[in-house]
Amino acid sequence: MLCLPGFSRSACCGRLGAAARSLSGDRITGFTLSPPWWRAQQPSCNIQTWGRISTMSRGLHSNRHQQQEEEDTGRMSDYGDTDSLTEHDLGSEEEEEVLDFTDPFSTEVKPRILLMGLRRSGKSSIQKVVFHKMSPNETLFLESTNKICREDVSNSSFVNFQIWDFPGQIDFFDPTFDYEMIFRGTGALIFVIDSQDDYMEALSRLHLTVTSAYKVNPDINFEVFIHKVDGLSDDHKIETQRDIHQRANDNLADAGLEKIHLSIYLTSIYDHSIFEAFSKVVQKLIPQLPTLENLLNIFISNSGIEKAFLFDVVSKIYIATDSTPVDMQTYELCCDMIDVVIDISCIYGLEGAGTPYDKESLAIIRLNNTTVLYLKEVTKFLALVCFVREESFERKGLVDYNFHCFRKAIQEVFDVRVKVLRSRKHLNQIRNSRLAAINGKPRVPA
Ligand SMILES: Nc1nc2c(ncn2[C@@H]2O[C@H](COP(=O)(O)OP(=O)(O)OP(=O)(O)O)[C@@H](O)[C@H]2O)c(=O)[nH]1
Repeated sequence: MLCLPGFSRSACCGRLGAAARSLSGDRITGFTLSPPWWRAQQPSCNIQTWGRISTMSRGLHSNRHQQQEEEDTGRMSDYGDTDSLTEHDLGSEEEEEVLDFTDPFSTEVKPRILLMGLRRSGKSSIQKVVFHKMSPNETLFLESTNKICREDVSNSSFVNFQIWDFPGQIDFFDPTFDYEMIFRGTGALIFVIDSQDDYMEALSRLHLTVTSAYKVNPDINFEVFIHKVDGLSDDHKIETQRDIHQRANDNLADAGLEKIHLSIYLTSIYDHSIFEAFSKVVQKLIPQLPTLENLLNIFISNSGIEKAFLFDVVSKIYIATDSTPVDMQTYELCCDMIDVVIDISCIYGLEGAGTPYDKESLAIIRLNNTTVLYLKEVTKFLALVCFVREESFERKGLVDYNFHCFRKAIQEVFDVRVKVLRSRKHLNQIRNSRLAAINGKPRVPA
């Protein structure tokens, strides 16, 4: 076991130990971080500091947002990730201010995810917990949303969308609510149902929402979160899921809309289920997903790796994984590893204006069941987290070399996306200037 300087073994293991135990009773036997993180200071770290750590971790999130803002305005230097360059060059932020909902080009730049459902079903809590690192208990004090709240999530070129949180009492028949305009540019509609409440009203609202949206935009992905399942027993969870699925599909079949597909997830903000569900929703909006999965498959099969995830570090959404099945405990362990890495980096690694996650970021955790967890930076906001058998990890040189190739390939995927967006923007400009000429307006110089 390698302990960090001034870092007691028990403190180091406490949280990871809990994480590791969730993986069929495994314990951590070793934990290594790359030197830049822990060479810096010598703070003594005892149990009391953990409270501070999580605050810092949340601080990191806001740092990231600030950093992203800075990037968007082109003030920050860039490391090997075309994000900042891309978004800035493409002027997506400026474009966004004048987003035209009827414009097919603008929606492709930033897909929209709508959060809908009855009052108090948990919509704002989901958004706050996943994207603002709010602790689940703090959501108890959230006030009811009374207007549509829009938020941009731009953590990387792949995780790049808008979330719209709707107030529960929204009325589709209100003439001031232009739902056509809203649904037209939507990639995914998440409908949240409170599983601890009577869900009959929620089901009829789901039906109304889905049918209205489908009429406007048949390409929307309909995602149903059966939420707050932390309050249900395992049997009750399955039964509720079956019942809701059946009733929702029956309602659609009665309306002759059986072709609409509803994806159902059991979620709670008190565990990782909400992150996993959101990961799946976001993945469907990433056009490069098959390429990323393919790259991961090639990477693991050539490196003796059991499982690999490509994570967005800020939100802990995994944007792709290889084709072997995902189990919840593996995913949880990866999330916990990211937390620990960022927390420790915040304490030991920050020098001056440094960020807790950079191109040097690397961590290795050895479990006592001969599994090694390996985390490595891919781009400024993406990390690869792998599960490797100890014997395969003995050939670390090979893993590292293959990782290098994998990272290069990811960069190429980014570059293609940049080119596509650039040409799309160019086409858009030509189209707008033609329209302006037809309407007799003077041309705006490009
Ligand atoms: N037990 C449990 N409670 C939750 C969960 N998610 C949210 N809540 C609670 O549900 C309550 C309502 O959450 P909100 O996020 O404000 O609900 P909302 O859908 O945004 O409500 P409106 O803004 O009125 O539409 C809060 O007290 C949350 O703490 C969950 O997964 N489990």
